[in-house]
Amino acid sequence: MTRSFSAVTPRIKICGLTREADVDAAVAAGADALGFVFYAKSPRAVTAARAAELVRRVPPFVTVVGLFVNPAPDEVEGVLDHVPLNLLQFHGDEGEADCRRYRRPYLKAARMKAGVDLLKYAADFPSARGLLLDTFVDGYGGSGQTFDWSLIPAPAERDFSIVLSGGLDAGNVAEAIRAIRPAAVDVSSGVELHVDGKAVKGIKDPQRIQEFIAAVRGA
Ligand SMILES: O=C(O)c1ccccc1NCC(=O)[C@H](O)[C@H](O)COP(=O)(O)O
Repeated sequence: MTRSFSAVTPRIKICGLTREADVDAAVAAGADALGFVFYAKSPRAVTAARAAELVRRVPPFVTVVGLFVNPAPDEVEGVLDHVPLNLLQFHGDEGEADCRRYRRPYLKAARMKAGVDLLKYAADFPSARGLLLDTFVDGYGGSGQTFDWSLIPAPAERDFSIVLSGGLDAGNVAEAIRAIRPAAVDVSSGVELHVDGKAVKGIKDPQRIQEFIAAVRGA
């Protein structure tokens, strides 16, 4: 596990991209990482072929993250055959062996709710580049809901890097950064087009992306 790193200005991952315009908007706004969902039950899911088209627009030094939920090994291998992923993200019930078998850097998602022992969870994934802390929901993720940040150990108590996720947006991310001091933050719903107050999953809003990144940098 990567030693704990609490950034003054955390890195920024924009997740759930499905369109060229949104990839371009996230890159132009200064995102450090782009997430592509390879989980068929998600409205944000893309195929390997589609992801390969989108990833061709990503310049060097922007991390391309592939997200999986309890995948079969041939599913991940099939994506890796076509898409130049820099980092894998496992968001289901995978064990460490399931994650490290591809010999790629990976993040393990910890789905947060009362009673989750993060220090123990991190110890179960010593090969992970970090833990992505997300809200525990039935559909595994992408909920647009926050979780109780007090469940997260203080920086001095952590021996692992945190990507904070779950319901972040331009309105709460600065507070989250000050409270948690994560190495990175991750967002999907909070930078999507909203209609009648609800996120349109998979359709990003360039202005919300810019506002989110500005809020991170101003934290
Ligand atoms: O985004 C999804 O649709 C999704 C579906 C199933 C598992 C994980 C999923 N997303 C994982 C992510 O990394 C999201 O960015 C994260 O859950 C935060 O989403 P949000 O609360 O909408 O910002």
